[in-house]
Amino acid sequence: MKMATEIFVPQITDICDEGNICVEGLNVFYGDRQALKDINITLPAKKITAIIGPSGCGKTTLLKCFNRLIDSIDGTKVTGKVMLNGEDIFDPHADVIKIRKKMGLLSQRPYPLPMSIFDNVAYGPRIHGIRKKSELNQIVEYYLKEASLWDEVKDRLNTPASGLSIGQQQRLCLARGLAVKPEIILGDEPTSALDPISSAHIEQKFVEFKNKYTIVMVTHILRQAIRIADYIIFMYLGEIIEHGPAYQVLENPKDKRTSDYIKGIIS
Ligand SMILES: Nc1ncnc2c1ncn2[C@@H]1O[C@H](COP(=O)(O)OP(=O)(O)OP(=O)(O)O)[C@@H](O)[C@H]1O
Repeated sequence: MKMATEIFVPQITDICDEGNICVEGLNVFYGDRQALKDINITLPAKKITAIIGPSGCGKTTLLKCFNRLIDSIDGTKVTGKVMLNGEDIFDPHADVIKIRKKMGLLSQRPYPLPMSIFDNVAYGPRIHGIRKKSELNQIVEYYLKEASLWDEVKDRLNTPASGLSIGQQQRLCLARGLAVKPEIILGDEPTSALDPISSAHIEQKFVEFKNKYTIVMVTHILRQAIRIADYIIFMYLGEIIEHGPAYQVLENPKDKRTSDYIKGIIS
């Protein structure tokens, strides 16, 4: 189907020119407990960066800083900067809604909204003022196709999203996230609850998307990192121990803690 208006199709020019996420001296505390310690790193635009490391090392905390979901946890304190396109997203004057609009999030478990498949995808565009049914129809079709879900749901768009399988729900959440035209896709172990075929769908989508979006993904699945990541960050006890091109970190780690983790000694 040909799109009547180009505006809803993510064009390269829609996406930020620089797009790198630059983390400078970032510290996060949950109460007295420090979860991130002086994180300094640049995550490259339009690449897949995988964050790996043992349980509790701070991967999800780092991800939650990027969309400022960290703000919603009581008792947290954040110091340092996360720069995106010249703006510090932790600046007290930063527009949190605008920041979150730039970030699509895929969680471990899909959380479709309690509404129809159609309305899930139309939700964001409606909030941004799109009301015309014909326009919404095009948007919903476009993004369901982007998420490789259209063929499976086109005949039941008005049925509840809860009726989809978990793997389909995750792709629906992907379509919903894409429909607000993010610059960055954050994945917090986005395939951990999925069967192998559904996982492969998401991985394949991430690889296809990386020319359009900056993708940052927490994963415990080293094989997944090997398959799809361009860059890898290895964290341990709240610090970044090592980062770099995936092949370098995985095949030739410089730090013993990284190699022990890769060999399965630290888990
Ligand atoms: N809401 C919270 N309140 C207090 N401490 C927290 C909270 N969330 C996380 N932490 C602590 O912060 C540290 C980092 O947690 P985080 O969830 O970022 O680790 P992770 O590497 O993502 O772990 P996992 O791989 O198990 O998901 C851990 O010690 C954790 O117990």
